[in-house]
Amino acid sequence: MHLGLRLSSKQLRPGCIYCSRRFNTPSESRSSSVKSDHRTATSWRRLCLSSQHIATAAATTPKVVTTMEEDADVDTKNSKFPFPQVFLDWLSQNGLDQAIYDAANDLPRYIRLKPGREEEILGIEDDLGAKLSKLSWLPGFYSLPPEVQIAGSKSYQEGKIYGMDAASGAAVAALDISPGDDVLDLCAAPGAKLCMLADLLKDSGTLTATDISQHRLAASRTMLIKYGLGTRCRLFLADGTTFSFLPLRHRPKLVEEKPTAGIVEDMTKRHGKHKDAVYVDSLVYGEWKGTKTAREKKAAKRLKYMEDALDRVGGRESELMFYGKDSGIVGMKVVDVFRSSWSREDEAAVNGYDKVLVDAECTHDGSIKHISKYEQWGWDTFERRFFNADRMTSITSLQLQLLRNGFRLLKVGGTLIYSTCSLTVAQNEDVVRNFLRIERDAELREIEDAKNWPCRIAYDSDSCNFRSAFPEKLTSVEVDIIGRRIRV
Ligand SMILES: C[S@@+](CC[C@H](N)C(=O)[O-])C[C@H]1O[C@@H](n2cnc3c(N)ncnc32)[C@H](O)[C@@H]1O
Repeated sequence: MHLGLRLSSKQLRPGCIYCSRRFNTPSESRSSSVKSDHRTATSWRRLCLSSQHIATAAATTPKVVTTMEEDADVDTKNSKFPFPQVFLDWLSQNGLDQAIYDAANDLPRYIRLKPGREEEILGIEDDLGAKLSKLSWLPGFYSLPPEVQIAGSKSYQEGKIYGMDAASGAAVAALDISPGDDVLDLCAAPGAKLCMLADLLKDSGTLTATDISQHRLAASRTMLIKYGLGTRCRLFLADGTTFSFLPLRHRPKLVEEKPTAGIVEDMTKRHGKHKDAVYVDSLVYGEWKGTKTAREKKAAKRLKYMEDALDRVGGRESELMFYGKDSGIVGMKVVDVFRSSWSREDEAAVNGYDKVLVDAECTHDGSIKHISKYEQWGWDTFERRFFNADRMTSITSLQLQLLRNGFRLLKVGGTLIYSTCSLTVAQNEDVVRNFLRIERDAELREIEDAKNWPCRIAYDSDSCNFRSAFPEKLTSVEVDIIGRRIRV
């Protein structure tokens, strides 16, 4: 049955996470009949949000317009995987069907072709031993049969293809990158989306990325180098909830060439007199080099000391792990680079990023193939990693903080996409709802490109979900939820 709905935001009641159905009471939303309706939804849901100044937000609050097919009831089935009970309980509490993971081995693989390699498709097919099927709705992406191994192939090793899921690609496509954009990727590692962003920007704009995990961010750096990207990129080992560096080219003009006595004094006061403190006003970034001579290592150590010290003065922990030759860093004094983080809050509205991607840390329950791999790695390991009690209790608040900080760094007129690879309402719709309640100048916006995506979309005033119409084609290693917001 097709369902056409048009609701104003005032009429909204809690809604089903998979379809446009609205519930009369919270208990109805938890009822087993509702859950079983959607048991096989290996779906892909995306949140779309945008922001506007509050004055225009009132006039443009989106109405719900959905056209959806209702799902047939599906019998409940146990998964073929011997999941830990704690995971089964958690799935059930979140209205998710354990059987969705059974499809893991049947799901297609996806690759993204390095732009400019289109002529080499036949050779790549030969190398992979499989035919590539072009995705009509996502430029540069191809699907492959599930059994094809990508990582060991020559095409992958030579940087002609990326192993990247279509859902991840859609999250980036939704950002609608334009040449010259200043882009921030707030949870960037290991860097699949980062590379796509760099490919889309080509030789224009700037790309800034952060992640809190050093080894994962190092993997992103390796990827950028492998694929010959990153000349305009800066990678910061940083906490995305507090990161505050604006794009470099919009850095406010420095009034002083040298650090103020106050900064040096503050450093020595906090960290004791350090023999390298004198370098604070003389250290300048040269070209970034992966390997260093002993002399360069010594200089790098001093540089690291300075960065740490300067950053602590600014009250934030972050480290510059990589910068490209056209990122604006080369030739800058350390102190000046780090001073750019001490801008006034309202500067971001004018000099912030055009596009922000918040691909937030999550429970990864939507990474169907990934979860199935614990069959080899061990379900004990899965339980330990997945159900770390601290992580489970703090994840949604971390997501909200990441989203809020991403928004803080977005300029007026910019766009933000929020995505996760979780299927739960708590980590997606609820995070966005909470965010919209706090950020009064934020508003959901439709993702134009998504009209052509093979999924069904429900927009309402405080969230939107995307559901794959063709799960067998789309169900993916990663299930993303996207938020877009625009300040105008
Ligand atoms: C879903 S993964 C990102 C995947 C990545 N966007 C890609 O396409 O390859 C989430 C990332 O968030 C990072 N993370 C977790 N907490 C963070 C924080 N407070 N600040 C920044 N990054 C964080 C994790 O280290 C992890 O790499």
